[in-house]
Amino acid sequence: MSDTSTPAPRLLLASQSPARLATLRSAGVTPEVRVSGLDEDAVLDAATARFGALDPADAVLVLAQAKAEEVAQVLTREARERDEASDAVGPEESAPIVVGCDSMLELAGEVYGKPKDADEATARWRAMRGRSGVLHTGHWLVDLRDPQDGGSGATLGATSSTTIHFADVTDAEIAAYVATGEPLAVAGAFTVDGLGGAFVESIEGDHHGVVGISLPLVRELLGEIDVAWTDLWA
Ligand SMILES: Nc1nc2c(ncn2[C@@H]2O[C@H](COP(=O)(O)OP(=O)(O)OP(=O)(O)O)[C@@H](O)[C@H]2O)c(=O)[nH]1
Repeated sequence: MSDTSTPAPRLLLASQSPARLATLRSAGVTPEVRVSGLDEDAVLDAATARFGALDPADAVLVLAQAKAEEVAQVLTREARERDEASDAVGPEESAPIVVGCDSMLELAGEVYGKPKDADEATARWRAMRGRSGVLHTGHWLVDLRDPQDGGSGATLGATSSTTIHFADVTDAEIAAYVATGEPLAVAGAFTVDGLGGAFVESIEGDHHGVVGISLPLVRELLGEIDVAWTDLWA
């Protein structure tokens, strides 16, 4: 029986990804969405300057953390401005738990985000057909809840990594797939749940982590701050 005095936890998705939002909704969680205006290249450059070359699993975690923390800072500033502007002591809405994500494909020692154009998408598919890669998705949580609402003040994250076995597609299939435009909007130039699904022979690891957010990993991270996944269904 959950404690009825504590408001149900709220998740806020710090991502413009329609696939991440749809994945959470299909799992019974309807988060608010705030998009971070992050310069991902600048974040990676700063991290590389500080820590040296990053493994792909670390690079996506650095970016997920940066997105979540940037949105968390905006929310905190907005809450402070609301408090300062209003002397009315009303029922404060409980602050959310922010989740940020980032996905990249690792293939033959290279790391790929979204292709910059159709030519790059074509070249990538010619390189990856018949081969295997790893789709890494970084996840980062920032718990903004007040202590009286069970807030931990914690910030934590982890990466899910799923091996993707690509079909040996033909040049004609590549051309047709690139012409749909789908590969240009997604990390690794493929989807496992969309038009690209026919070109993924099998995967080893979490399916949703490929789509953009690993549900079991988010459940595990929430567990570390004493939040039950099912409390998000409220
Ligand atoms: N539907 C679907 N989307 C995928 C798949 N693989 C990658 N993506 C999407 O590709 C995008 C990866 O780019 P990111 O930089 O991580 O995220 P984004 O879309 O730019 O959004 P932000 O989180 O706001 O940065 C995400 O929107 C993922 O949901 C897939 O197999 N299926």
